[in-house]
Amino acid sequence: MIEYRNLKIAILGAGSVGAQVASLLLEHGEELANRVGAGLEVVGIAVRDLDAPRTAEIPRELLATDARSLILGADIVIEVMGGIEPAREYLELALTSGADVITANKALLATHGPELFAIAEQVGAQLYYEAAVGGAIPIIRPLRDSLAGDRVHRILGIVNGTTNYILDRMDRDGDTLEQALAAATELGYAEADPTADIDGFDAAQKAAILASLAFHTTVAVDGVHREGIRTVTRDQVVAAQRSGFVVKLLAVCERLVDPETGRDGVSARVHPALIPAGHPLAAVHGANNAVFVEAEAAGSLMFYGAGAGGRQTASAVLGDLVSAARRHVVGGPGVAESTHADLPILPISSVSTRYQITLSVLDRPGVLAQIATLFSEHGVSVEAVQQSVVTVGGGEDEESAGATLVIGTHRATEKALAATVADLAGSPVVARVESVLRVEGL
Ligand SMILES: NC(=O)C1=CN([C@@H]2O[C@H](COP(=O)(O)OP(=O)(O)OC[C@H]3O[C@@H](n4cnc5c(N)ncnc54)[C@H](OP(=O)(O)O)[C@@H]3O)[C@@H](O)[C@H]2O)C=CC1
Ligand SMILES: N[C@@H](CC=O)C(=O)O
Repeated sequence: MIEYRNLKIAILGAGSVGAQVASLLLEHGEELANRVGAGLEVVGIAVRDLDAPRTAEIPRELLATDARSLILGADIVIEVMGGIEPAREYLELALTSGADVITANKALLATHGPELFAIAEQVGAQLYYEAAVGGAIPIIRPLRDSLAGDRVHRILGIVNGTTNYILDRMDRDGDTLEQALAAATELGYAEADPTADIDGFDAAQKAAILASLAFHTTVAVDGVHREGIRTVTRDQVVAAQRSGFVVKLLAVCERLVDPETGRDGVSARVHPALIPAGHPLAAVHGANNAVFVEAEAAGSLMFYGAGAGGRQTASAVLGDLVSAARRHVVGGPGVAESTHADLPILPISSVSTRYQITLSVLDRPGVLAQIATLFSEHGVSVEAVQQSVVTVGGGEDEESAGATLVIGTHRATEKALAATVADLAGSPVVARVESVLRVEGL
């Protein structure tokens, strides 16, 4: 056996991810040491409760409650405890004490990323975060390194496993949102408080990280337009199927020209969207994630795999550990965040896309023409209309009560669409605007 010097590794957290990181590191220590050229010695694992149950066997003597002492004695700190504080404070302590840091904490990066990267740069330390987006999927390194010579135009991502699992159950098993959420919770995909998943907070944090990397700028989570899946109904999913679409919670990050100022900017948004059934993202089932990248020279690329799960996410954390440890052994420039483009974050009103609008209308002559006029008054071009007549009564007394219109538009701005929908809602021939969904991937 080759004798190496040891690098000291502190792990903060032994939950779903941390316990798997520790167990894989202890199990494969010798193999990883050979890959790195140094031993990887786990000096301790910080937890709150020494007696809490663990998902993997961890030697009891490695568990500790004094995170600060572990950090101060480490060459590399792995943060897998989650939350903002004290994780932020611990990472700052680790970086300023000269340790490299690996984190899976998208909530922390989406809110305090810029200040942590600035500290890392100041002290010459490294901050790695492959696990923060897409669990096991390699997406951070491809965006930061492999595509660094290209221009990314757009990213369409399914970046939340829980909501993808829920929408997939509604689509393929006929579940309601409530039934599918109960199943996701049972399987351990959803957070204890599923608001972060259902209302799109988790996906918005990931969108902020992806947009910052892809467009070499800083996108804070507050700059991401966010709508969750709480209002998606089984009826909408069935109607989408009939029109050849699937409903997905998408993170869309785009480089755009601001229609108001003519200047370049960036937009990041998270919302339910219709995807054509033949698009590669439509085939992402269960709790899987996928990130579809459109770049100028590379064309379209898709990164796909397990977006959550302790062991899967541990794979990405350990990949970062090997990179960080190699740099300790062989030196080198490390990685740097590039935010030179400094692009403005555009509001949702600047975005343009296609839409599908479902209306309940009165079944009267001339209704279609009145509605078409309303669209054209706002410069929104209608691509297709499907109509189904709803009747009441039966037999000879059967009378026509109304109709459902499903209207697909060509590309229009959010501003024009919002004005159209407001007028539709106030129109005497429209009984109700049933739903408005954006259509992506066409
Ligand atoms: N789970 C997943 O599939 C994925 C998770 N992530 C990210 O990874 C991180 C960890 O997630 P996960 O493993 O699911 O979280 P868990 O809630 O399962 O585990 C958190 C761990 O951190 C410990 N901890 C929390 N606060 C403190 C504290 N103040 N001091 C010391 N220890 C503390 C807990 O200790 P104790 O056990 O004693 O309570 C626990 O061991 C999060 O940032 C999450 O967003 C990223 C991708 C996927
Ligand atoms: N709750 C998250 C876990 C991983 O980030 C998800 O469902 O994707």
